[in-house]
Amino acid sequence: MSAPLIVLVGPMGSGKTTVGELLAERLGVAFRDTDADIVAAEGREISDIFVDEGEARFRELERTAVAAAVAGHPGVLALGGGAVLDEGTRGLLGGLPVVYLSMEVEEAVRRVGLNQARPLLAVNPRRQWRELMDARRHLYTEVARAVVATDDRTPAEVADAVLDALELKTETPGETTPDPRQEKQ
Ligand SMILES: Nc1ncnc2c1ncn2[C@@H]1O[C@H](COP(=O)(O)OP(=O)(O)O)[C@@H](O)[C@H]1O
Ligand SMILES: O=C(O)C1=C[C@@H](OP(=O)(O)O)[C@@H](O)[C@H](O)C1
Ligand SMILES: [Mg+2]
Repeated sequence: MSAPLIVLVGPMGSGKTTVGELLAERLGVAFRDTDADIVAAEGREISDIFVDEGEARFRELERTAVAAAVAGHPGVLALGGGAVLDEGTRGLLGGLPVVYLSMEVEEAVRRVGLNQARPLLAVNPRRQWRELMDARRHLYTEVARAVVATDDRTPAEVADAVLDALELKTETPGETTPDPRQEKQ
């Protein structure tokens, strides 16, 4: 099995899931999200896993999910925002086309502030988000081949920027790639 074509990392709300789905559609490949894989495997919501067994156990489940996906998913893969915290998970990302979707705090609070489905932002989203980014920013940068800013961009615009950053092309049906010899004439 081949490795993913694109792996998206970045903080909660940066659009990994939304943009990942769009990218998969554009490229005509499958989409996979490790959060969804964990929920399916455990039969429980992420917030319940955090409450029942704690964040450390969630990171173990996440490492297992990332290992399975990088080994057997030749499509677009979105990780959870905290996946990069785990050294073993970071090790699984070496050599892959990883893109860091970045954004500023005000945009993050607008998108996912006080969201109960994301237990790490449930109380004071602005302060918690800043603390998370202080601990994680360098890890996103470390694993990523490219950084794409998402502020003031629609998900479709972010998807375009990801394809540009990785120099991946999509073919619109009916559209043909111009012959470079003709362009020169
Ligand atoms: N570029 C964007 N502009 C505006 N809203 C966005 C953008 N990307 C994602 N969103 C919204 O932000 C929320 C979180 O998006 P999601 O894809 O779940 O992020 P992540 O998977 O990175 O946590 C969703 O409500 C989604 O519709
Ligand atoms: O940043 C984090 O630690 C988390 C991000 C979430 O995924 P998204 O980034 O897709 O929201 C999810 O994995 C869990 O709530 C923990
Ligand atoms: Mg997500």
